[in-house]
Amino acid sequence: MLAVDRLGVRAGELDLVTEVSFTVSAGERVGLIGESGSGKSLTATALLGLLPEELTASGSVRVAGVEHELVGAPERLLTKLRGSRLAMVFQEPMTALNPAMRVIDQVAEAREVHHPGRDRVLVEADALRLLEQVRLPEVATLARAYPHQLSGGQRQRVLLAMALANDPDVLVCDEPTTALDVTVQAQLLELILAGVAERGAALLFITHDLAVVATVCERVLVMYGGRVVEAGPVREVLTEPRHHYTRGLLDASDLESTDEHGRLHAIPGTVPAAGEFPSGCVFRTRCGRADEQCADLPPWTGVPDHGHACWHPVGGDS
Ligand SMILES: Nc1ncnc2c1ncn2[C@@H]1O[C@H](COP(=O)(O)OP(=O)(O)OP(=O)(O)O)[C@@H](O)[C@H]1O
Repeated sequence: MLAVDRLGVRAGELDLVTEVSFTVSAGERVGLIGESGSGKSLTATALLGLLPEELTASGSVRVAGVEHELVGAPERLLTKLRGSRLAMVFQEPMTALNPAMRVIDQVAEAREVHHPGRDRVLVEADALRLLEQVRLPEVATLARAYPHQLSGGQRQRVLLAMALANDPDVLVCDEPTTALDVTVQAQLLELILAGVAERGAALLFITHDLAVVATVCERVLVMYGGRVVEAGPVREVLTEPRHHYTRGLLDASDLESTDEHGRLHAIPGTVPAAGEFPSGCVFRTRCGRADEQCADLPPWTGVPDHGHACWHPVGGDS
């Protein structure tokens, strides 16, 4: 679905991203991790042709079904593909949303750009349906609100609705949950997973949070100094890291930790193999829910000994 080959980003003579190559198939979820400044965001923005003017991209970015090479493509073509074939959710929704426009109008506009001539009443109905899909609470009221009247998590739901408005083939998320608290973060991750699963879209998920990667992704790429230094299935990379930088990332992470109830969550090596997952569930590395809330959850099969809070349903049929 997405094929990136020897992607480079330069500022004059300075290489910021060097020879980054990877593919993401339809329906696949790939994580991109690395320390601050390692080149994750530049890689993402280069994919969508959104680099600032002073930077230049080289190499190749192809999307299945699109005849043209995206690196160096004319802005006219990129504008057509952005939103329809490739879409992005950014970390800071306030900079991505228009503060002076009602939420529903922004979602409607995202839809209308790729459906010119569609009746405005239908476009608004589409926008409302999309906001319902991302479970914006009190949707009839909040759809008519301005971004500043929404919470951070609600704004991210709106951005997700806009990104999914035209059923993109590739969704790129750049730290979409970093600014959110753990419970809100978990809800948004579930919505992102459901959104890409319904559309069979490829997901590239950028984060510095290994727990999020373990929750969301099947494969992971590790960036360091503008290069991909390690890549492989999440289970393999998080349990048997080969690169010293990845080992350092793991040591510095909270993957081996106890939660506020003293229960052990998320020990690398105890992540079950794909076939051992309860149907419709993914491995949650941090629970973030209080005991009482966990007690309300159905008793999932495969619950580990130390508690029932490690398994939570994400989409699926559980
Ligand atoms: N417009 C620019 N001109 C020059 N250098 C830049 C520009 N934009 C980014 N850089 C540099 O490129 C490197 C990679 O930046 P990038 O934003 O991709 O990192 P990142 O891995 O996404 O970091 P973070 O996790 O903090 O967002 C950094 O050293 C950054 O300072």
